[in-house]
Amino acid sequence: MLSAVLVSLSFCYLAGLALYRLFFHPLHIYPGPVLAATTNWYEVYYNLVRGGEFMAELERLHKLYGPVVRIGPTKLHFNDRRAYHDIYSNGTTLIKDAHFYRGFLTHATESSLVFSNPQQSKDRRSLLAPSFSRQAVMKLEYTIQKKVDQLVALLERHYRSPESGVKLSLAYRCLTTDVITEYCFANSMDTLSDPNFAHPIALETRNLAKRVWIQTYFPFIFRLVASVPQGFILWLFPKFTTFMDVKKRFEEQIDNYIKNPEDLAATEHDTIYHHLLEPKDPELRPSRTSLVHEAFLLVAAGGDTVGHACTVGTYYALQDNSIRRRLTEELNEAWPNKGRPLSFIALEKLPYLSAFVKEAIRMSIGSFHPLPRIVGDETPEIGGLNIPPGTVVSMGTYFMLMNPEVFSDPLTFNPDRWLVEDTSEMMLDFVPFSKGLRQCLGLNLAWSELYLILGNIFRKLDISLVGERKSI
Ligand code: HEM
Repeated sequence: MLSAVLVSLSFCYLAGLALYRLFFHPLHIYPGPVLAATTNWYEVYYNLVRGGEFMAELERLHKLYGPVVRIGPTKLHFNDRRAYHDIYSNGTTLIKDAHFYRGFLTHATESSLVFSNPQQSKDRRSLLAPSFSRQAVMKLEYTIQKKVDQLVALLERHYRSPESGVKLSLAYRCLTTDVITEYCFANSMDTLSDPNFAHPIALETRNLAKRVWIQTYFPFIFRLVASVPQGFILWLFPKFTTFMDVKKRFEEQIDNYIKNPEDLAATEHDTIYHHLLEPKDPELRPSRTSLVHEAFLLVAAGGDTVGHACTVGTYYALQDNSIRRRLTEELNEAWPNKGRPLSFIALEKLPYLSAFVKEAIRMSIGSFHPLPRIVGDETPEIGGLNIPPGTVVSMGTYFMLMNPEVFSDPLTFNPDRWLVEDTSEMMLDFVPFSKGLRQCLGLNLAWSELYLILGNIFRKLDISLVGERKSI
């Protein structure tokens, strides 16, 4: 009897909630699917069950409903360049949606990318920024070059024939993981040394998409896992070994610097810990947990993104002979002696390589999922609309970088689009690194890596697509 009453009450509550959301909620005036207006499970379904297809669904919804679509009971998604600039230029009255970010990066909740409090973010950025300025990147350029040389040598030595083809997408991820760990911690993971570039970290980052939605929508599972004894977890899920090993590695290094700060003076070059552990204002010094989380975040943010952009650029250059020919001709002419390195500054001056790198970044869409922000009491208009406080708003970078009004024939990889006289309109909407106060902190490092990696690969190696699927 009691259970029947409870079931009826729950049903009445859910029906009432659905009716409220559909007809009385402040967002009821915005178009969108009925299901999305009544439940957040709409997005979960497309990402989790349909394997990350929410972005394709968003594209379909915008075609159907126009530039603003209600994609959840309290969520709006835009496909309007004005709205993008309004949302992401503003870092203080529109803050990051903590619920999404804390799930998306469960193992790095106390890191720069996840902080939603603007002051907390500003404080952390003030400590990290000196490590990622253009000047700092150029000072440590040799660390990137060293790793690129290692990859080029490995490819030359072991993968010269079609029979010994290699998955470059893995090789690039090993390279970028080694670069970021050397650059940030002066302690490279040396994943490049793994035979066939099959280091678990490279494999894991490529497979991350499968796991990331589970942790985003059900973060409690990972918190539960973290509270269970480690041995039991590893027995149950042996794949967690990589994560545990990396965590141990970060913890050991951080503990050592906390206990023996004088060891910082002995590192081969500046690391993030030189700035994080000795801030001018001691109040800003991160906790041990936050240091570990920041290390995880930097490796995740800096490894896969650059590795993916290199993969995309290489693939298109190998697919289209004219792109490849123009790239190599320019490189051969500007860089006659390939035995000596060519600096990032010199590579940056090459017009075709620059156009090619920009196009690789555009086509690789670094952050695929829309980055959600919460409207505050003082948020100005978004795309000309007054949006109620508390609404979660977003616009996927994809819609900016694939906007046919700005990038004609957007699905075609076309470096020539960047070689016209006036690129100012495209540059305004070229936002792979987002914009405003929460723009990518590592963009100088990313640019430098992309020029050095792609420049060296196409100057020094004669590679081609092999295998039936001609993939890399
Ligand atoms: C092609 C390469 C890259 C792309 C496309 C990219 C893209 C982005 C984007 C779109 C954001 C904003 C995320 C958000 O608003 O939630 C971001 C943030 C960030 N990125 Fe990158 N990124 C790249 C490389 C790197 C590298 C190499 C690093 C290395 C340090 C890095 C570190 C960060 C950090 C720390 C943030 C958080 C900034 C903040 O919230 O204050 N990224 N990145």
